[in-house]
Amino acid sequence: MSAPILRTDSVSVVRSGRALIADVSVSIEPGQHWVFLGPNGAGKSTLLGLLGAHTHPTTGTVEVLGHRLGRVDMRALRSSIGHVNPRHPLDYPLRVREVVLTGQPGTVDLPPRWTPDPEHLERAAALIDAFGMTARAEARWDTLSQGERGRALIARALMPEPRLLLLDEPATGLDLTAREQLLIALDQVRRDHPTLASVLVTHHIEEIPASTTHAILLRDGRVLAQGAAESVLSTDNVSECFAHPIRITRDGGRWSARTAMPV
Ligand SMILES: Nc1ncnc2c1ncn2[C@@H]1O[C@H](COP(=O)(O)OP(=O)(O)OP(=O)(O)O)[C@@H](O)[C@H]1O
Repeated sequence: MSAPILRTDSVSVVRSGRALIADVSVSIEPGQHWVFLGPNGAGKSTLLGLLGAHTHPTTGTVEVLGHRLGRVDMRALRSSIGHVNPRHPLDYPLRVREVVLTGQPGTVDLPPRWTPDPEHLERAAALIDAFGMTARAEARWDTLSQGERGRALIARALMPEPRLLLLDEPATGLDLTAREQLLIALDQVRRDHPTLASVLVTHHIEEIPASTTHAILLRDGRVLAQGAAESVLSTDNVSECFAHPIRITRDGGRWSARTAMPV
């Protein structure tokens, strides 16, 4: 079996005397696509912050791409991870092509003395095309719709050919069409990069891509269930996780949730 892309062992993050996540152990292999699902405040973003080498655990160990956090330059490690943050903090209006190119140096703006190689330009153009953005490649960031931004940010994250892609609520604020286009694009990325591993955080079951292989349900910082998505995302587990009677159905690979009405 190949080495895991990510591994946590009994990891906890404590802030102001409170455990934001407690005793989380997970191992993520190449080709696996995980969803972290749970209600507001469950600890999903805190866990993603550890996996993205943004924070250190209070107790337990985290290994990202074979490196133990605490023994490695976190900045260097972060440059090998594709991180999609829908609240991308872009200060001035770069064009789509430029935003995608910033994925190579891993910066928000284009670095002053950085010139992309021809292969970077070619790769950016191919990714822009793969996400259906060629007609908008020269459009300024502030003129893009939320959906266009979402797709451009995934293209940006894929620029350095990462082995790991982290997506923090990528469908937030998208209308139905934009959400569906984003999920289809994600399924395609996963097909095109069979050894890529990914983690997507959401609190909406309808935002889970069909290509998801594994799931963790989090509540109050603890793992309620983890493993193959098919069995973890069950009516009983999700109802317990959200403390509400929910019926889960799966159709065409996608999941949906509605309140379970008493019969
Ligand atoms: N630095 C901090 N100090 C204290 N509490 C914090 C800190 N950061 C986050 N929290 C709290 O930790 C809990 C978990 O937060 P986290 O953002 O990980 O949850 P989440 O599952 O991603 O929630 P959401 O779905 O609302 O984004 C929340 O109650 C949050 O208020």
